[in-house]
Amino acid sequence: MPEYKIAPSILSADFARLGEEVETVLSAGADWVHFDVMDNRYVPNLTIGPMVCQALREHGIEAPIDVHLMVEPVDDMIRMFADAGANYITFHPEASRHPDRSLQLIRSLGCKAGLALNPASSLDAAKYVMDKLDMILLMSVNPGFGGQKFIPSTLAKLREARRMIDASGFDIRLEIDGGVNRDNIADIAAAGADTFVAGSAIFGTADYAEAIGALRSSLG
Ligand SMILES: O=C(CO)[C@H](O)[C@H](O)COP(=O)(O)O
Repeated sequence: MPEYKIAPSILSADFARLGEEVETVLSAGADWVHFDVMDNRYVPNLTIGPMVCQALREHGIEAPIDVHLMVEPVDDMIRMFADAGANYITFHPEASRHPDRSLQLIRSLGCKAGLALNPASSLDAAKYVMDKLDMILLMSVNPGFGGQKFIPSTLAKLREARRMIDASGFDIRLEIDGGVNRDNIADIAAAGADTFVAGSAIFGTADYAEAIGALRSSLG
């Protein structure tokens, strides 16, 4: 069985109490913190930046921080998030003029490198950089907002991505982001995902431990 990771998206957390929210969700059994960065340019929304990532570290958060950059351009933000304590840094290839170079930059700063692909984007963007990837993130909603519905065609894309990863022989995580919940996570895992971002399915409930437990038990 793959080593599954559950990464709650703090996009759906209460930003007025962010440190406490992150502590609570980690004590409730989360593996990673998924950190959504939006710039009102690449996506039509604006969220949080490297200072907030650093503040979480200074607050004592030690869990892996999985930064999803929905910004363009990406290289300055990559440097700032590496300094701020990110572990994974993932960006959208069309937001970088030189995605191969941006992936190398992430690793050169000691972080794990990820490529994020929108629902309508082809897996081809990952094909020639598999050796520089630690993660492929498939968006199963259009980026910009939490609480959207999972796009079903992502299941076929996950299966294709899983075949690509296995054929490559590289150690690459396959992350799914958008509309993941206790009812669809088993199908998503069967299609090949091993890393699950969930925002509203966790932070939208009163009991994070129950919500994470339900996701994990659906994984079998
Ligand atoms: O990247 C995102 C949106 O761009 C969020 O991570 C994603 O939508 C998770 O939220 P939810 O689980 O509520 O769909």
